[in-house]
Amino acid sequence: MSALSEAYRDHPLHLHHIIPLDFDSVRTVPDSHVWPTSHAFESDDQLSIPTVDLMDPDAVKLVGHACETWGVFQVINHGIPLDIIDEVESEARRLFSLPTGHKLKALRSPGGATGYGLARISPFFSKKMWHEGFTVMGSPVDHARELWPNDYQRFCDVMEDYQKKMKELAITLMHLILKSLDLSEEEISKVVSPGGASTALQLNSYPFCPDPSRVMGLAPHTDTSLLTILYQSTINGLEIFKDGVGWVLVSPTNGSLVVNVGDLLHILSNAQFPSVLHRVVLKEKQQRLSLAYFYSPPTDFDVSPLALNPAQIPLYRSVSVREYIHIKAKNVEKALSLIRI
Ligand SMILES: C=C1C[C@]23C[C@H]1CC[C@H]2[C@@]12CCC[C@@](C)(C(=O)O1)[C@H]2[C@@H]3C(=O)O
Ligand SMILES: O=C(O)CCC(=O)C(=O)O
Ligand SMILES: [Fe+2]
Repeated sequence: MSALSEAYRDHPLHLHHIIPLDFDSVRTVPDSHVWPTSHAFESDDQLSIPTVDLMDPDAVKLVGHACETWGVFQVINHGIPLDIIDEVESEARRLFSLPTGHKLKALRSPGGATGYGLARISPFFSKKMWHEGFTVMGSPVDHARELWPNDYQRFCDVMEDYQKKMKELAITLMHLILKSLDLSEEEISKVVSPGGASTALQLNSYPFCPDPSRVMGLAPHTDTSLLTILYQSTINGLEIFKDGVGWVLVSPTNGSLVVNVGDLLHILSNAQFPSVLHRVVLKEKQQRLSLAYFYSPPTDFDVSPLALNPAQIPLYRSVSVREYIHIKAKNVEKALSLIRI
């Protein structure tokens, strides 16, 4: 078991917060899944988040500016081969197309962090989300065997290869981001060391929905990570919240990846790079898929504001990754304010 799954084990979820609806059999949206605030599901579809070309000689500046002003940007020329992304997507599709009863064989256990189930934030909302997920930390072999006893190797190879590639990209991005904060190579290497990181891959499915405007795909949240690298296939749905503007749609563009600032980078940058609030709404009846890769320091790493000049005061106390996960497991919305000095 990875150290990250252990950190989540101390906060078991109840079964009804793990088991998704039997989406195959629903013809109408049950009351448990109707969100009352559908009038608020409006978004600005004209504005767009910045795009950063990783080959641009000015990438450090561009990435820093995007983190500061938006907390989220798209990357192009990221070096991840598109056929690998396609393979992961197709394996994710193979998994989510299994009948519900079959997917439940790989159900996340109440104290577990990996496998099939609802999003971890589910218990914090009175309505259920129109979502099913599959969480991978390292090798998915145990759950893959439960799903396909004689045919699990391909799934495992594809997921492990993708995580390896995502880790390299996450490290590259972290170097650019921390350089933009004027941290020295020595300081950067303490936060980003190739040997030590906590990572997770989340396959998300927003199944076919007979009445998309009344449901919520993924409720508003910030990610716990330093940064998250997201691939959204071809269907709209991801929205980010921008102060002074409101919800802004992030349309998928061919081959690009979405990078967003998580809470741990918010702390490390002393709120110079705020973690971005985001949600998924269903814009179409059709099933939507996404792949989210979360990158964080090792669970025993102490995160505290870095790169402060003498005039700045730290806004957050030092907190280990493990402790922050525990704080967030109890207070999903207030976690950052609870560690504010
Ligand atoms: C490494 C992570 C990051 C997790 C928990 C764990 C595995 C699954 C991730 C998500 C994925 C869906 C949104 C979120 C909010 C959730 O409910 O589960 C994420 C959460 C976090 O960023 O806190
Ligand atoms: O499906 C998406 O576009 C976003 C998923 C997400 O926010 C997450 O997995 O944390
Ligand atoms: Fe997220």
